[in-house]
Amino acid sequence: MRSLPVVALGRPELDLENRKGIDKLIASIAPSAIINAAAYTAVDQAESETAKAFSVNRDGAAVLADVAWQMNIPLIHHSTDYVFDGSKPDAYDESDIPAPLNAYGASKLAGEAAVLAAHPLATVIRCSWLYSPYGSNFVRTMLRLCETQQIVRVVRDQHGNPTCAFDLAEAVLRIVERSAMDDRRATAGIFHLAGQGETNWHDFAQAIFCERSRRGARIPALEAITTEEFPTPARRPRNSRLDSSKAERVFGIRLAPWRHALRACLEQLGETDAEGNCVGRRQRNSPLSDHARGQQAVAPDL
Ligand SMILES: NC(=O)C1=CN([C@@H]2O[C@H](COP(=O)(O)OP(=O)(O)OC[C@H]3O[C@@H](n4cnc5c(N)ncnc54)[C@H](OP(=O)(O)O)[C@@H]3O)[C@@H](O)[C@H]2O)C=CC1
Ligand SMILES: Cc1cn([C@H]2C[C@H](O)[C@@H](COP(=O)(O)OP(=O)(O)O[C@H]3O[C@@H](C)C(=O)[C@@H](O)[C@H]3O)O2)c(=O)[nH]c1=O
Repeated sequence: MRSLPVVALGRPELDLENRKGIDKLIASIAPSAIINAAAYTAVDQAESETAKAFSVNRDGAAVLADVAWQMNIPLIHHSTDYVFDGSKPDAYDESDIPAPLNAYGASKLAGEAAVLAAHPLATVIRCSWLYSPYGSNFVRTMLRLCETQQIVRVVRDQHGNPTCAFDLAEAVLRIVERSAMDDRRATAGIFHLAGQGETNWHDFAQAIFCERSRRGARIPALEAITTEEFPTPARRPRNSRLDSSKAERVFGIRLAPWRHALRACLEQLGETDAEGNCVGRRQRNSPLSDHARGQQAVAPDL
């Protein structure tokens, strides 16, 4: 893939809750495409900060979509597997009816609708169980618990597809290229895109621990528990597996099997400093450095 110049915007210069001036900021950059990876993602906290979750995930996303539409800029918007209630026995495809169990999922679902209403040619990517060497995510939580706990208890009755943020970022840049070249109606709408293969949170934790132990580091005991044994403010779907075959059909994109991606991520993590800043080779050469930090990335020159 060729390298794309990326402008990463985030707070305070672009605040999805302080929406005045977003149009001028985007106009000053004049990007060829906008990727909105900004969101309120604190799943449990969203139960008590629901208005804020909707303000960022629905209203802020809609304003960005409106600006992009007014300026005729392709938009890739990120959404989540948590729009589903988990009652389907199989993987969810794009024709399945969402029914979120929690406020975060509801705010993201409302965001999808608001984005597509404001920008009918937007591409909405529903992903799941994202992790990377950065920020707050399940992989980093498990590695932190390895340092401090003798025993870690993790739910085994919630199923999904772990997705490495690097893989997703590369796929999104391919989609950006396609939406700049193709009939944009073909790339508009909702697409599921997640790591290949399925697991549950317990087995995901086990795989993380195995990778750590392979490197000779200490690991705690791991206990499988039920959702009821790990009460949280937000309900989570028992099944949020995503069927990514539409993205494969339309874009020719298939993400790596989740175990392979996890190993690559943990190798990368070994190359980060104490603050989680990446000093590894892949990151230094990557065109995705700012995007991978989870901010809105704007690619000005396709
Ligand atoms: N994490 C996951 O497992 C999954 C995430 N997704 C979706 O993928 C996208 C990226 O998620 P992820 O990288 O995990 O999220 P993070 O929470 O790691 O990052 C979200 C980013 O959004 C920024 N942000 C939050 N509020 C605002 C605001 N008001 N204005 C501007 N920027 C803001 C944050 O900025 P700051 O650093 O200033 O707080 C942060 O940089 C989101 O749309 C999320 O819903 C989908 C499926 C799974
Ligand atoms: C830390 C921990 C979590 N769990 C459970 C709680 C929960 O059911 C599951 C995952 O916990 P987390 O809070 O890390 O993950 P969670 O915030 O639910 O992750 C979600 O984030 C949002 C943004 C998404 O869009 C989703 O795709 C999904 O990745 O693991 C344990 O059983 N034991 C533990 O020690």
